[in-house]
Amino acid sequence: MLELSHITAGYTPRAPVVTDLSLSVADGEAVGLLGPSGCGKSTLARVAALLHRPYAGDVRLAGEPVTGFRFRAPRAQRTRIGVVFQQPRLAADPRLSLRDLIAEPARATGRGAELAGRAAALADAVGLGGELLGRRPHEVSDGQLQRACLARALLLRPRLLICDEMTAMLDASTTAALVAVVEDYRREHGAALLAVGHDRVLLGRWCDRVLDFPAGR
Ligand SMILES: Nc1ncnc2c1ncn2[C@@H]1O[C@H](COP(=O)(O)OP(=O)(O)OP(=O)(O)O)[C@@H](O)[C@H]1O
Repeated sequence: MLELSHITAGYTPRAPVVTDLSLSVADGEAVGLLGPSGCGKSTLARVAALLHRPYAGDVRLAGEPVTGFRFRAPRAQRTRIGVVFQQPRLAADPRLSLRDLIAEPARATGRGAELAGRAAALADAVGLGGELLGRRPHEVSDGQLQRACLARALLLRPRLLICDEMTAMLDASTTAALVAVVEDYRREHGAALLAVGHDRVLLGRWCDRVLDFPAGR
């Protein structure tokens, strides 16, 4: 589903934070990527999500080479990937209600009406309902906002879900609830998962295999 080959990436070409790293996730497989803070996990996750252009290396999705990143990423490839970040407040438009936030990818692709029922079902699946859905990000907790971000990531039924420290800011019960939603989604749709984090126990429970981010590479 995802093949990263010899990726070198970062924020200045003279000192990349990821060097010559290769990793693959098979269709339907769950892979954990473990490493200490600052080692480059998020940078690699952003490359895999087509949000950050690497300096070198190739990315393939379902066997197809990725030809562009960020706004140049082909829509057909971008919509195959759902992403949830560590900090929901940086990933959520503060002007949108949670209801509109969840439906955002559908409206962006002109499928708002068609997917309204699916958006409502996902809101329910992540435990959001009633009056909460009318609130905006600053009126809800981090956990409630992250629930909405997960529902949004699943709306277009991605074949690959990338969770970058999705539960790092959350308490144990919200963590368990969101992990269960991802597991149910994967069971139902056979989607692959790349989960980035620093909690070996959680990743071990969640993933088919866990890779240690190679130090210095
Ligand atoms: N936008 C940026 N501009 C410059 N440097 C950055 C930027 N984002 C991250 N970095 C640096 O790149 C390195 C890797 O950061 P990254 O966020 O990928 O690490 P991480 O392993 O995900 O860390 P954490 O677990 O703390 O989220 C760090 O040294 C960080 O300071």
